[in-house]
Amino acid sequence: MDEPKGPGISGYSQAVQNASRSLQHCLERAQEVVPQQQHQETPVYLGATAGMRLLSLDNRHVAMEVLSAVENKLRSSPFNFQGARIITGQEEGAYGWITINYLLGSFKQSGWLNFLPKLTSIKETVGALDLGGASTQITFVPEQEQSESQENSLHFRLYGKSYNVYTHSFLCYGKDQALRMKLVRDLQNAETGRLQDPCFHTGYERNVSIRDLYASPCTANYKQSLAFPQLHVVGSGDYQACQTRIEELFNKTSCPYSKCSFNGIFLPPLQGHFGAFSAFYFVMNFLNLSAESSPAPLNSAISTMKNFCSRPWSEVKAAYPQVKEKYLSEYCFSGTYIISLLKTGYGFSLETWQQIQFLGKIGSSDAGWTLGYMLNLTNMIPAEQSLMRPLSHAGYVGLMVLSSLVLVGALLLGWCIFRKPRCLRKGIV
Ligand SMILES: Nc1ncnc2c1ncn2[C@@H]1O[C@H](COP(=O)(O)OP(=O)(O)OP(=O)(O)O)[C@@H](O)[C@H]1O
Repeated sequence: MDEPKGPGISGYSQAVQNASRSLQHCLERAQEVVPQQQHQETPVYLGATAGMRLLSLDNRHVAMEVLSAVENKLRSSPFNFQGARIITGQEEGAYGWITINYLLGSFKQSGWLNFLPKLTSIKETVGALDLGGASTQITFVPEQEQSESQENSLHFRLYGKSYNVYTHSFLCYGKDQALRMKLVRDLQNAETGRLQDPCFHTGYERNVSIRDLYASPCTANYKQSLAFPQLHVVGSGDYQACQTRIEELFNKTSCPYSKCSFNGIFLPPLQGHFGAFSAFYFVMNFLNLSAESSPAPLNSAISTMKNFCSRPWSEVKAAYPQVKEKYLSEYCFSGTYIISLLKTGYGFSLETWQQIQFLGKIGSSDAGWTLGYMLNLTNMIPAEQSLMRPLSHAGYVGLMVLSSLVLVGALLLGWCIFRKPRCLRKGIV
């Protein structure tokens, strides 16, 4: 883990250097994958998400510095750089929804079925659940077309069909920021710098800098002066207790709409199937709860978590020597957080949980917002469905046979008229 740097500009120079280094790595990889003669014509777009939205809230100047460092790097690459920007939470939700529905073929099929209204098996779009480190998004087409909250409502016209989409991005509810928020809440009642934490395995210990903990807009409001500079976290591995602490992050006390998720945010009744990706998938896949053919029911997901959280750290570490320690030590927290967010936060029930599919890839493409962003910027999804669809093989053969028959008929007719006037007299026509 990087040492905390605080919000000072000099403190962020390390972050700029790190961003620059990972970008260099990405560019080198892209140059290997894209054939050299296509480098110049290959457009490159950069979209930054919630981590940068938070940095921008904390220190806009530094966020702009990071973006411009990234821009300079991309401009000097052999690719056709088109610009870098921080995308909004709403865009992140929308592009994730576009990506998975594009890859699943939901848009084209429903557009095509517009011309065949008698077919009843119209494939609906799939909702998108995205969990990042700093934010989480929920996006789907609700049953009710009219939305109670305009700021959560988007309208798309894709392949000739209109979609009224609900979306919300919860800043600070990505898994890394959620863990920070939980720790600062736990700290409020702490008298010493030692914190017993049920979301970590027994035998696990971690030191967290108090300064680092508060150096985020997600936790800044809870800032208090403490006598100790470090928090010493000691795991106690208890799913139930961990869940109780996590659920305090979801404020369900007031709702100005007919229905809310949490923190007074409108949420229409959940509708249809959902694809859950990014950290939803990374975590559930590690826990063997993401099987694509039959995702584990909510009750078995809870028992898996109870069992996993109660395992001593030494045993977990020995069982998964290949997994990064940062991820491994946090799977108990992350899995419990995912169940709480979906169940308590969004209101998935035992039944609707079964409608969630945890997705890493669809075909060979990553499920995530990036493909949707690129499809949008390159205008690759038309608003209108082309009325002339390419013919299927059977249609093509049928059309050829029909035109041959018409041609033969016309020749016969011509032959009758010009060469055999008796045909006409006998009424062959
Ligand atoms: N194998 C893994 N196991 C557990 N966590 C992982 C794994 N790989 C990545 N992560 C974490 O999952 C989270 C999601 O990563 P992702 O890159 O999708 O989102 P992000 O860029 O942090 O999103 P945002 O900025 O919108 O919150 C990050 O916290 C990342 O560290």
